[in-house]
Amino acid sequence: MESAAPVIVAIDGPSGTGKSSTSKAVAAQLGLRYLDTGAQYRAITWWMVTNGIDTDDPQAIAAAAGKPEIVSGTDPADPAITVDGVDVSGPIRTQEVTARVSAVSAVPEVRARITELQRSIAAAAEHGIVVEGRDIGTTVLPDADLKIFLTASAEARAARRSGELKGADVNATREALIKRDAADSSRKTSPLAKADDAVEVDTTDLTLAQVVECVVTLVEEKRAGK
Ligand SMILES: Nc1ncnc2c1ncn2[C@@H]1O[C@H](COP(=O)(O)OP(=O)(O)O)[C@@H](O)[C@H]1O
Ligand SMILES: Nc1ccn([C@@H]2O[C@H](COP(=O)(O)OP(=O)(O)O)[C@@H](O)[C@H]2O)c(=O)n1
Repeated sequence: MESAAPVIVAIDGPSGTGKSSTSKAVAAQLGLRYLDTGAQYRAITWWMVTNGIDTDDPQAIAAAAGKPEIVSGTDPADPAITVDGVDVSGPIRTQEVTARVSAVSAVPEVRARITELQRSIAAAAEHGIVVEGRDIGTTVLPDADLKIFLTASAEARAARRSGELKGADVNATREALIKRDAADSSRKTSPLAKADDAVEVDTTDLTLAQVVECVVTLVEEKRAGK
């Protein structure tokens, strides 16, 4: 018999390892909600840039961290995100936001605010949720039922990302990814890290369908109490 208990799945890893695509597909297949926490950090960064806050000044970022109202949709088929009621799903993906997001997300006041938001969204998911990010298994939801840590070679990740950004140079994309990973992994507050009890999946030589199948199987095993 299928269990009705909500299931919480944490999927972490560096950029381009397949977190968003895997999480959305797993959530859709299993009837769970979905939360893209990177989009929330991008949204607060977009607000800082738009409002003229110096993103190289942690004190200025900390002072403004409570101002924007960020609302995340949790439908895996339509993961909306708004800031003060404005749909920012497009603007949060610009190169400018991507280049500044690590500095903004390293500020403890920003992390405290966004982490609280993430926990309340996860707690409200009746049937469960797939939450993807950098510190979900370690900090945000340390009691998650299943923790996955996705990895892939820098070459594979850069090829995937530059495939998305039309005309982007693979080498420049690779360097930018490596720089962002280093910043995210070395910050003091809640860095990008694999939780001790996370299952590591190297996606370099796997198709997206294979990764999804692997994670769905792991969730089903958890639900069956194995
Ligand atoms: N296993 C895979 N093999 C090939 N391409 C993949 C795989 N997983 C994801 N992708 C593609 O790589 C790109 C980045 O994936 P995404 O899910 O956004 O990664 P992340 O959320 O970790 O940054 C997307 O275009 C996606 O379709
Ligand atoms: N849980 C999270 C998720 C993202 N982030 C930050 O947000 C940035 C953007 O995350 P993302 O998931 O949108 O990045 P991509 O994988 O799409 O490149 C990361 O580089 C981190 O700086 C974080 O600090 N903690």
